[in-house]
Amino acid sequence: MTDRLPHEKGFHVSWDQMHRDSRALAWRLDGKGPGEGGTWRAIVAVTRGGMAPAMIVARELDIRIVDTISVKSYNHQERSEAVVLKSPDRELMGDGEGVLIIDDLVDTGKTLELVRKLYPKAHFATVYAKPAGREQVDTFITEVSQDTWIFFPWDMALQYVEPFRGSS
Ligand SMILES: O=P(O)(O)OC[C@H]1O[C@H](OP(=O)(O)OP(=O)(O)O)[C@H](O)[C@@H]1O
Ligand SMILES: Nc1nc2[nH]cnc2c(=O)[nH]1
Ligand SMILES: [Mg+2]
Repeated sequence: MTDRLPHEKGFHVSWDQMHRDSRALAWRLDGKGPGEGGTWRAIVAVTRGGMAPAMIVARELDIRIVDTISVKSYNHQERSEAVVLKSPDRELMGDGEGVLIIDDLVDTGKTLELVRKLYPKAHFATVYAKPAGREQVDTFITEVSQDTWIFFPWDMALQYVEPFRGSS
């Protein structure tokens, strides 16, 4: 099944903003894990978009064990059924207790819904969240409206724009 999504607005995130928001996410998660002193056992990044914030959170919280889960659900702005292409280490994961699962954003929530079924005790965190997926995420930083498409720095490039008043 493939839906066409109406995105009226664009929310453009720079590398600097991504870094700041990912750090804010790390600080919010600090001390909230089930381990001694509120620590987390490991981080799992939802590839590919979750890898950048996961790296920043791992650095801030001094977490050295980082794995990935690959879930494919979009081709550009068109959504299709979510499928797991690669799973994290089975022994590491268990039911997910003490593991932070990090993604760049939650939109419809379908990606995290699938991951949550696999690891029900994990803690789910994203940098950005849209209302339809908010219930799937335990911790996030910034909410944007459902009709907004978030553009990440790795999807963009600096380019020339014409001056507002063209030269005569
Ligand atoms: O809440 P949902 O509606 O499921 O959408 C959110 C997911 O969509 C994007 O990933 P995408 O599948 O485009 O892959 P990518 O991370 O490799 O770009 C984004 O990085 C989230 O993982
Ligand atoms: N880059 C990007 N990927 C998405 N996947 C689902 N929603 C979005 C979005 O708003 N931006
Ligand atoms: Mg993704």
